[in-house]
This record gives sequence, C-alpha cells and structure tokens, in this order.
Amino acid sequence: MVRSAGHPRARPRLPGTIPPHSVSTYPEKLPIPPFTRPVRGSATLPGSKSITNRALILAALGRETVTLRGALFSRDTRIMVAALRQLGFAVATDESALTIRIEGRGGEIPVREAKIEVGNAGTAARFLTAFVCLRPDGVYHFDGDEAMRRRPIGALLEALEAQGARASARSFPFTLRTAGLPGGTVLLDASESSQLLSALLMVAPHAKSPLTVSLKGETVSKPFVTMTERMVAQFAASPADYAIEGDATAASYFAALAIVTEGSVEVNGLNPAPDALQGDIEFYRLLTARGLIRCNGRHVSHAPARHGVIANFNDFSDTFLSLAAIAPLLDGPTKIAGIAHTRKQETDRVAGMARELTKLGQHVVETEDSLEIHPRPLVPGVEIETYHDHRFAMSFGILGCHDLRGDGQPWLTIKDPACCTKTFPAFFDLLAGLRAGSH
Ligand SMILES: O=C(O)C1=C[C@@H](OP(=O)(O)O)[C@@H](O)[C@H](O)C1
Ligand SMILES: C=C(OP(=O)(O)O)C(=O)O
Repeated sequence: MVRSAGHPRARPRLPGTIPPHSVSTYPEKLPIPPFTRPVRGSATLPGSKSITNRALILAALGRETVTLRGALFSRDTRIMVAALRQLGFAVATDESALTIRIEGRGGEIPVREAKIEVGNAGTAARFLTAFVCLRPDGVYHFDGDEAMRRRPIGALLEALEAQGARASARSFPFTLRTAGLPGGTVLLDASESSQLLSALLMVAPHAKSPLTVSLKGETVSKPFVTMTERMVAQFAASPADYAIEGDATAASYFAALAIVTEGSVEVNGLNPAPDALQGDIEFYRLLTARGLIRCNGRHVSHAPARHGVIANFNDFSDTFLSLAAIAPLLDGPTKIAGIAHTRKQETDRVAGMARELTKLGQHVVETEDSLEIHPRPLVPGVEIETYHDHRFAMSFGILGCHDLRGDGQPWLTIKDPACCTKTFPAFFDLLAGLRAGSH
C-alpha cells in the first residue's frame, strides 16, 4: 500500500479498539493537491464492505470454521467483528494478510446478554439486529452514532416483533428481548433501506419453520438483495475459504479520477465479470455506455465524451456522489434520480450534495428524489463539509484533483477526511501515491 505524501500520521491506534471516524491518521482539514498530469498507475481496492459484513454473519451462522480472504479492514467491519466477539464468537483477524477466521455455531448465539455498538455501519446495525433474534432468550442493548439514531430500523423491528421479539424503541438506542424465530410469513417494508430485507434473508434459513418475507412498498437498492441471496446460497455449501471481491463502490472514485485528469488507472481487485456480486459495477457500465470512460478488464481510462449524465441511480446509489461531485467538469447538466432513500443514510446525501455543489458555484436543482447539476465556473477556496460521510470526503477529494487554476496548487479542502475510514482507510494515501507516480 502506498504511504502518504503530505499528511502526517497522528495518534496511534490502540489495539482492539474501534476508532471513531475522527481518530485517525489524517489531519482535520486536507487541502487536495491537484494532478498536473493525467493519472497513470495502479490502485488496489479494499475488500468490499457489503461482502465482508455479510460473510462475517453467514460464516457465524454456518457449522464450520471459515477463512475470509481479501477482507476489508475498516471501521464498519471492525464494528461487525467486535460485535460478533461480544456475542461469543471466536473471530481471529490478520490485518496484514487481509484474512478473518471465524468459527460458525450453526445458528446458535453463544452469549445471552450483550451491549452492541453499531457506530454508523448500516450493515452491522441491520444485520446484527435480526441475527441476535435467533437466540430464544437473549437481551441485547443496541446503540450507534448520532447519525445512526436517525437511520431506519423500525420496520425491521416490527417484523421481528411479529416473530416474538420485543424492542424497547423503534430507533437506536433500544433493548431487544429475543425469542427465537418461529417462522411463517412476516411483512416488511424495505422502501427506506434494502438492508432490512437482507438482514431477514440471512437468518431465515435458521428459523424453526420456513420464514417467508412478504414485501410492502418498493424495495430500494435491489442488487444488494440479490447479493444477499447469492451469498446465502454460497455459504450453504460450507466453504472453508471465501474470497471477497474488491469494493466496487470504491472503484467508482478511480473511474472519476480518470475522467477528471484525463488519464488511466489499473484497478486491482475489481471484478468486472458479468457474475460479479456487487451491483455497483453498474457505475462503470453507465459511464462506458455514455462514452466517458473505457474499460479493458480492470483498466479504466478516460474517453473523449464529456457530456453530463442523466440516469436513475436507485440500484447503485452509493456511487451517485462520485458522479455528482465531478459534474461541474462535464458539459451540460447531470441529472441523478432515484436517490430519495439516500436522505436517510450517513447524512441527508441529496441535501448535503446540493449544499456543497452550490458553495462551489454550481446551479443545483434539488427535488425529494433527484439532483440536477448545471455546471458553472468552479469557485476556488471552498472547504467541503463532509457530514461524517466517507463518500463526501472521497468524491470531492477526486474533484480536487482537477487542476482548476493550472498551477498545481490546492484550491479545495476536505474537512474531516478521516471519515473515509468507514470503508476505505487508505483512500487519501492511495490518491497521494497515484499523484506522485503520475508526475
Ligand atoms: O446491503 C448493503 O450492503 C448495502 C445496501 C445499500 O443500502 P440501502 O439499502 O440502505 O440503500 C448501500 O447503500 C449500502 O452502502 C450497502
Ligand atoms: C450507505 C452506506 O453505508 P451503510 O452500510 O452504513 O448503509 C455507504 O457505504 O455508502
């Protein structure tokens, strides 16, 4: 992994603790030095957050010991590992080898009463809430970050209560008294987050009789549900080893970087195959179809088209920020629809994006479900607010790589860049390495 140029290491991390986003190796504010040459080089993706946290749950539910390879080590996966240990699972991590070994207990939750801290990890929050309900007599105290206290969990708790559990509240923090899962049909509304449905689908095979989920409302982020179904089937075959794909959402930043600097990047760990588990690879397909990038296996390069993109991002909404942040550099408006549910993620992403782009001088039209960005001359000297949201830090970090004034000097500053540790701790180090290697 490429070490940092330009931001000193701060406080060392205590072994075994889960750092909040603000304790990290990054400074409070990070001015982004632009690329003065087209990017060239390679970047290695971290493991997928969605696959790592599903694999941890599914391995814990299995009967054998599973070794996860190419796992993500970030705040969200440390939260999941810590919670599983609290619940009595043996989990051995080797960060230098990127492996996690976990002993499955065949659907048993060993510890009866525990405090579970989910931070702002949506996957951990939703998946663990359903997971602990397999215990017939458990008492679990859940809490999360300030932002998590506003994120949707109520519909999942209602479904679990229909199975006999009792929750003390409909949002974090809550205490959950569990009663096992008898099975039958439960109603679920997954129109605010698909993770509520994924959480149920992973525990359903361990219910006492078949558990069927009947959906009300339109489920969002559907490819993540398909990922869950496919991984449940993969783990049913009791693998001893399980390889985790590189994070396709993280890959979106390198496609955006190729566009911004008119260069090319070898994205190691990307699975461009049609049977890839992560629906976020759609970002590459969309930009390729619109002529903004070219892909050859893992190699992504800019292509001649520079026009704005009009698309519905409901199926791959984590990547909408990667496009929105560079929309000021495209010709003509970019229109992004299908993103109402992202108002209830790490922050209100639609409103936050509109606010930061407006500060940068752009004309932005915001509706409940969409954003239209009409490019205007970029305003230098802006400090980007990141709202504890890793995707604001990373997507605007890429915009900052554009050499706005043609002098190689920073013109955009990212506040709290450390929030990238939620899913991609090495992001700004990797960017600095690519910059150094391209000049
Ligand atoms: O299941 C998953 O791993 C995820 C589902 C999506 O969430 P929503 O379903 O809440 O949109 C996505 O935004 C998130 O980053 C990861
Ligand atoms: C929405 C996201 O995360 P979470 O898993 O916390 O929902 C994200 O990573 O963009």
